[in-house]
Amino acid sequence: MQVTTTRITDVKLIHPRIFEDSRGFFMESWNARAMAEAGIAATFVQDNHSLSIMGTLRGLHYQLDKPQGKLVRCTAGSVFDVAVDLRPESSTYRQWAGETLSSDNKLQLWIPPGFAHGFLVLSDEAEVQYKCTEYYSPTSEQCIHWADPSLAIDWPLVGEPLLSEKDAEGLALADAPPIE
Ligand SMILES: Cc1cn([C@H]2C[C@H](O)[C@@H](COP(=O)(O)OP(=O)(O)O[C@H]3O[C@H](C)C(=O)[C@H](O)[C@H]3O)O2)c(=O)[nH]c1=O
Repeated sequence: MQVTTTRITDVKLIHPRIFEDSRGFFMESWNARAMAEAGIAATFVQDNHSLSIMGTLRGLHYQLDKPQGKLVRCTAGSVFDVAVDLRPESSTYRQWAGETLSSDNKLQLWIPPGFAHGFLVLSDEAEVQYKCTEYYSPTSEQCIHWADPSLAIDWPLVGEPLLSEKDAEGLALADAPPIE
């Protein structure tokens, strides 16, 4: 397993070791010891799994009172996965990092607590599975608008995305409470 940084130092791209043979492939999708050795010490309490059709954009979501760290991977299709730094002390506060995750590249994105998260589906369908360090806390959930001009995320988007009602009414970045 190799770990590289993204444009935001604490957001890591994980390159798992893939064992391919005539049957197909095998990979360890989570190994606490290997990740700790790579500097990612996380305890997960919840696994999430969503399926979305092409053009769906989920996000940019975060939880205020129980900030979640997330280990994200795409197990079918491909997505452009984005993390937004909401830690006021960070040198990359209110900046974003994005990576393409797919069932082909098998890359994983480690997004520590303190970030908003979202993704855009690039394939006909995409399944995204991610481990979370905190439980779902709907009462403290926040949503930042995906097209906020001060964020200016470079979504590889053609036309308009498919959004939930909640996501269509996301906050301006300037109004989004930071994660202290
Ligand atoms: C997130 C979540 C949702 N739900 C229920 C609540 C709703 O009835 C239904 C759909 O929820 P929502 O529309 O918020 O799902 P997403 O738009 O995929 O939200 C996620 O999108 C971005 C990408 C994230 O990183 C977050 O994990 C999460 O906010 O699942 C639960 O029961 N548990 C949960 O942890």
